Amino acid sequence: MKKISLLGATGSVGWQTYDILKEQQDAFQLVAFSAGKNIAKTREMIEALQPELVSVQQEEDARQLAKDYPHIHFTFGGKGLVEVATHPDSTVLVNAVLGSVGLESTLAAIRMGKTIAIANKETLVTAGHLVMAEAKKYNATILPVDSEHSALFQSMNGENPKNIERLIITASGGSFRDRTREELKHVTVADALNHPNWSMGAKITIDSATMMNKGLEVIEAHVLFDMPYDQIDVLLHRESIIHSLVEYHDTSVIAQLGTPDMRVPIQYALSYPERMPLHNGQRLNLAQIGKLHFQEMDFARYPALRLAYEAGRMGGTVLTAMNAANEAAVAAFLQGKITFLAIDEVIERVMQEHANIAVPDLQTILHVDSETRKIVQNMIK
Ligand SMILES: NC(=O)C1=CN([C@@H]2O[C@H](COP(=O)(O)OP(=O)(O)OC[C@H]3O[C@@H](n4cnc5c(N)ncnc54)[C@H](OP(=O)(O)O)[C@@H]3O)[C@@H](O)[C@H]2O)C=CC1
Ligand SMILES: CC(=O)[C@@H](O)[C@H](O)COP(=O)(O)O
Ligand SMILES: [Mn+2]
Repeated sequence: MKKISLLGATGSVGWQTYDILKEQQDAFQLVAFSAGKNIAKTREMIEALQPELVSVQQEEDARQLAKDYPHIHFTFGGKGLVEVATHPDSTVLVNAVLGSVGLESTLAAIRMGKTIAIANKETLVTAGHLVMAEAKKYNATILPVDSEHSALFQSMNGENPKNIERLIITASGGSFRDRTREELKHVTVADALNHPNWSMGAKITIDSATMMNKGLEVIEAHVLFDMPYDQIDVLLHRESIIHSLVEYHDTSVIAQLGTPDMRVPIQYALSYPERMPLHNGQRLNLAQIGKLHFQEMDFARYPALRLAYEAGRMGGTVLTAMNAANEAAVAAFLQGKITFLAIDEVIERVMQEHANIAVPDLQTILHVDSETRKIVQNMIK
């Protein structure tokens, strides 16, 4: 029986993790989880899985829940995320929280030598060097949950990393893949949230439309697999059936395929190195699909991807600045404060004005993150 802590339980990845945990109660036990502000889902998960510890974003919610469930310990805020991540009984942390707010709790769990199943890519982008160095020091295992990185991980299984020629990350193209940049001037939030293949949280769906999601994923692949940026490519693939590919020196290409269902990489990270049947999983029928499509990436159409490669190659605090600017700009777009095209503009301006620090420590990263959010607020006033 693996004992699990879960961050971001009420979100898209978190709720699909809950689905797996409910179905596989002989294999997994949820001991602690964190939610944000969705108290209805928090209550449902408490009642179904009876964890020992629950954290919510706001103190008032924690106080109310403690009255209703006196046998459970409730906590809140940033310290609550750390308490959930470091619960002494859990051996695996699933980090499905949104944004760089997940960084400190991830580091805390790593320092306990836990296995981290990580969906929270912003943590790897903002402080990848710290996360990987601490994982090595404390003998913690980092397992990818992001579908492309799970595909890369599975396609490298048993291979010597020295034989890898390049990683090829597939991209659906997002909600606006059939529109020119000119046609994006007046798109609405509802248009942008209409992803063609995946049902995901709002922020990542917007990232997918700007192609910043792929930019974050290129950096995530660099961090997780220690691969130079020149050996990481992005390939447009409309159907999201091939989740990513690894090319080897001998020209062989190994890929992982499947119907687009995030429960597959989540469950694989939970059951690793074993595999388990997926409850209600939809099998891939290639004959029925008939054709798969591929197209070269157009960096002029998707400047956010160019910016992410630039930040990745530069390294240092520009990664934190880029990530924080993106988080703040996407939030502003979702609130109707800026246009869709302004997201890229905000990120580019922040990066141009950023004074880079090459190898930042945690305090520096946290400082740059919060300062960048203030800079973006002033920019969009
Ligand atoms: N969705 C997907 O299919 C995929 C997502 N990812 C990555 O996984 C992560 C989560 O994405 P997704 O599930 O879509 O996001 P959602 O927005 O659906 O969920 C985010 C979760 O984090 C919680 N949360 C948000 N802000 C805070 C905060 N300040 N403090 C505490 N909790 C907070 C939310 O709580 P609440 O809702 O209760 O307020 C919710 O539980 C992201 O990094 C994303 O890039 C990667 C691959 C695929
Ligand atoms: C499911 C998942 O991992 C997402 O990151 C997904 O890849 C988004 O799709 P695109 O960014 O390719 O549109
Ligand atoms: Mn992905």
